[in-house]
Amino acid sequence: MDASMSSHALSGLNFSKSNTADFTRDRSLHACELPRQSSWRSGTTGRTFQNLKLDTSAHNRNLAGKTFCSAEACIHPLSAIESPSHIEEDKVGVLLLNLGGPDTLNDVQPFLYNLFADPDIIRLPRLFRFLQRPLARLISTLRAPKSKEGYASIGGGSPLRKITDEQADALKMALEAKKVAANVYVAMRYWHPFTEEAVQQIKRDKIKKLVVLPLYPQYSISTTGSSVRVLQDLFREDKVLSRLPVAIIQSWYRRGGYVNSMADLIEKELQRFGSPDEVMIFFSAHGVPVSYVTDAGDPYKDQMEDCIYLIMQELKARGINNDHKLAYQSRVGPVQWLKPYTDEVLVELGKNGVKSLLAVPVSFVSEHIETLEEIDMEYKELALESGVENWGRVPALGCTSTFITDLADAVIEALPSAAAMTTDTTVSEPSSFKQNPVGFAIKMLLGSFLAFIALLVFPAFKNQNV
Ligand SMILES: C=CC1=C(C)c2cc3[nH]c(cc4nc(cc5[nH]c(cc1n2)c(C)c5CCC(=O)O)C(CCC(=O)O)=C4C)c(C)c3C=C
Ligand SMILES: [Fe+2]
Repeated sequence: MDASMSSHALSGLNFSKSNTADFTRDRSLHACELPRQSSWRSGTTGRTFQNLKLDTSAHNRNLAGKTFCSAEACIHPLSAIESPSHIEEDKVGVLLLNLGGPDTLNDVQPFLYNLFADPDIIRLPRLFRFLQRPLARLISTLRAPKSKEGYASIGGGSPLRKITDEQADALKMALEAKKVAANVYVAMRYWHPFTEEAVQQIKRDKIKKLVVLPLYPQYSISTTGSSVRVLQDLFREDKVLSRLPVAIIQSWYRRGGYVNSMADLIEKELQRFGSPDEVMIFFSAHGVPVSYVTDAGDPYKDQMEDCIYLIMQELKARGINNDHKLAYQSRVGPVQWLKPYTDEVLVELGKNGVKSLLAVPVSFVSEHIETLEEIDMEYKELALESGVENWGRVPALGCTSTFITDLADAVIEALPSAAAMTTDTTVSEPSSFKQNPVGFAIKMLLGSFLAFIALLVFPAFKNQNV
């Protein structure tokens, strides 16, 4: 059993944190390998939602090895270890968070609009927030033709919804096999079924305990962070939901089930090469702008490096000692993204005489446009042009049974930390439009104009690949 999961409880105004694991790189320093004492279970800490960013930077410190995890943040999920067949009496819901993707080519522009309108994707200074939507409209319109080409080349839409639904069904069955009857819901951030739709269904189904499970192994402000922020807003505004006990699993890349499943896939794909030992294992992760890490404390980069370390350790334990490399793909816009960039590294490796390469997508657990188009088509072509002769790619985990079974364990382990709700209610902030419709219209007009100027200055949004 690997307790490699951190979960947060979401409750009305209070953000009670019960973090089941923070680790250093050295497995022997596993923070939760501690005496089996109930005192390790944290109580409600009374943190506010705004503290989410502080919580994630705590992850950072832990990964840097300076602290493991604070007593208030650690929970040792012994109850789950000692009673794996724990029977849940309450009506349980599991909410899978994912990005979402356009179902058809007509959906591409509105999908992109939703994505760029997210303040966790384009992070504007507070003073310029009024530009968010006009900018999103402009960037999505300029980007849509290129994006559509990409989606057209993979069959006319994103496979994400179908795969996520299949994962939801598989998870429900895996939970049933472990004697936990649960409804599993899907909440997409930028396309159907939207988070709002899933949350309404949870309410209609009168769910009594909810576990939120992002389908991102590593935490980023731009993925899990953004989805959780939307959830928090929806819960805060609703009397029933604000009382619902919720546990949020923040990241789970350290779980044995995930690490082993990834190692299994890599081991299998290596066997397809003529000389498996000579293959470079090339991890390609979706990038984020550097400022997310340096300014906003996004733990994504640290978690990604830690994740690769763990997978390589597992491979070494199996006698697989191939060289490996991590690079970041899919950058968008004029700012600096995490380096090294996948396209640049591929050219360099080819020039340096690497002949066999196995690409491993590592930031996502289903096939999507960036595996099917960017890696399988663009990067493969670039690598072959640069001198690589043998190319392979590890499939995304999808519904791999060891992986789904482990996710079911993660859910069961998180259940006891679902927090009791507070009875506090807040008056949600009225939107600018409701407050002052004339001022809002002027801002939108001015915003559109400034966004247009910005796009003239930063044409990179139009030209660069995602
Ligand atoms: C861990 C995964 C992801 C991170 C981190 C992430 C950050 C991020 N993404 C963009 C911009 C775009 N992403 C797009 C698609 C897309 N992104 C992810 C995952 C992460 N994004 C996935 C799985 C997908 C594919 C969805 C699908 O339909 O299959 C797109 C659209 C694609 C296009 O061709 O235009 C954009 C744009 C930013 C700016 C960002 C961090 C700030
Ligand atoms: Fe993305």
